[in-house]
Amino acid sequence: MTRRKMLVGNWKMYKTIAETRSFAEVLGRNLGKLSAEMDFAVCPPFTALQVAKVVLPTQVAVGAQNMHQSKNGAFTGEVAAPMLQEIGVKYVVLGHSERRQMFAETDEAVRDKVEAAQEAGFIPILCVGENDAERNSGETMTVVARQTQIGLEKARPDGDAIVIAYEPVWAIGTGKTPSPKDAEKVIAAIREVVVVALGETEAAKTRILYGGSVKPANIAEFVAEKDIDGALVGGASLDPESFVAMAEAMGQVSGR
Ligand SMILES: O=C[C@H](O)COP(=O)(O)O
Repeated sequence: MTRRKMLVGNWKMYKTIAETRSFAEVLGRNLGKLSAEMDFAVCPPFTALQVAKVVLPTQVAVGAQNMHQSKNGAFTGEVAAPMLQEIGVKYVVLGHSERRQMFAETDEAVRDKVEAAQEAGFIPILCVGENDAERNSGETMTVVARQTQIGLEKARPDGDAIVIAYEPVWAIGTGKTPSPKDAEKVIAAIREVVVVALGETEAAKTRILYGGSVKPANIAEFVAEKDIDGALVGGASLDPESFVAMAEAMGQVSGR
């Protein structure tokens, strides 16, 4: 089963509308470096989504960084699926560890968001990953299996309708990473959980990304692993030259 490789930039709380325009301009001058065999996306803050959708080249899809599981309601500060549908986003990052840790998102809330996002026609990027304490106490597999299993409980049995991102919390924004072999082991274990949730055929289609301190210099070694289908990148995705460099490095990984 060949899965299209994928590079996703999560801009977190960075970039104004003007900065989004500048990013798109640079990207537009480098389009020849984006392989037609891969999928690309960036996930700007809500305020820049609409502009991103207009100014980014069509090869680069737009994703949101979160959404509420309800279609509307008295949820101050939240954004719902119909609002994102109007903009035309393709992906929604759900259950990012920063949302889980700082905004108290539970596995069950993330599960309901996955269901709502798929109902709205978006492809959720379901994030899972252990924190430092969990890693040190040998709980990595237990934690990612639980987050994946609950996250997929209400998901459609369709491997093309979901993307999973394995992001060890201790690797996010720290410059530290697991070895590609260790990331591969965890991602292969995640795929086994997907087999149980979605069935073997759909699990073989499901793309599972690695995220955490990915940059142009290390991306190729991660995506060269059999089960790692791309990267979810924070810091290094903010600079368009760096985004393009990662796209090029991924494109050069052969034998997939
Ligand atoms: O969503 C992206 C991740 O949190 C990774 O962030 P980072 O590439 O800055 O470590």
